[in-house]
Amino acid sequence: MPARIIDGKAIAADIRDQIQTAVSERREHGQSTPGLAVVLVGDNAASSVYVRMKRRDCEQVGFVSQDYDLPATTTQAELMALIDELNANPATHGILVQLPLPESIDAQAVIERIDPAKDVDGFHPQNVGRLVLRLPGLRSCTPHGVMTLLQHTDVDPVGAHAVVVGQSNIVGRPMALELLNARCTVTVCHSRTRDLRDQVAQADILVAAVGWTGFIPGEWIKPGATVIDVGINRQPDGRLLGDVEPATAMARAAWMTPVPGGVGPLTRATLLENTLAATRQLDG
Ligand SMILES: Nc1nc(=O)c2c([nH]1)NC[C@@H]1CN(c3ccc(C(=O)N[C@@H](CCC(=O)O)C(=O)O)cc3)C=[N+]21
Ligand SMILES: [Mg+2]
Repeated sequence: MPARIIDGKAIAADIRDQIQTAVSERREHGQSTPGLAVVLVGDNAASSVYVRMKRRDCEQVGFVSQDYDLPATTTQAELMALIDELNANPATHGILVQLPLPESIDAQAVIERIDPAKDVDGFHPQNVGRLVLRLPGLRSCTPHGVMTLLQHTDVDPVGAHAVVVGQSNIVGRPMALELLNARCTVTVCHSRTRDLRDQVAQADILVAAVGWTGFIPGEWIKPGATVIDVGINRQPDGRLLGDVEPATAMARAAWMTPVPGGVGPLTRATLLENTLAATRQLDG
């Protein structure tokens, strides 16, 4: 039997419906409308597409989308000044600075300038530290969204062997912590891992976040595993492919996310959840 598809698109649509309802209820009760500032610097083509999708998501659920499109020549000081202004603006509940930033800008300094209470990406060291310590805080959207996807399967994470391939600050590291917090036994693999195949073969839950088309052959996957493919690799012909070879993996896995339509839609839906949560923390 081929794997059951974890339908990220449908799950994300349900989340947006729930958020839309919560926003209308806030309005009926005279409470504030969530405001998300989406800051784009420069003209990276992929970034423009993603930012447009995020702004459309905001409008759909009734958030105020505060759009900042800055030229590639924006200085560090100018961007820092904008962050200060957004930190101080009571109508702004979430701040997202789209990455990557131009080379001339110190992205880490920008991330650390954002008020952790408005850091809906969950990238600020304070929020990452809170995740490490299992304290409530804003949790990075892609790993948090993956945990939501797992909740839509019949897989019990407790005691399961989870293998994360990739160790980035944005996905691999927080993903490993999310899985640990859910009481998985976690292995993190990366480009220097020896015998990657043997590690992957141990995975009850495999999360692939390498950014390399078809990096993980389907034959490596343990029969009955849950496969979460975070890869979104744009092909020259415009198609999107994941980090896992889909056809062979589908034949072995019990559950699998498609690309597109798996993790990506949850990343965006979780951004909306985080913005609503930030609004409640800030305004009640
Ligand atoms: N500060 C910051 N926060 C981010 O969360 C962030 C970022 N910068 N920079 C870029 C990456 C990438 N990212 C995606 C989100 C949704 C989809 C998504 O919705 N993908 C759809 C397909 C979209 C398409 O067709 O291109 C899917 O997988 O089905 C993809 C990628 C967020 N990122
Ligand atoms: Mg995806």
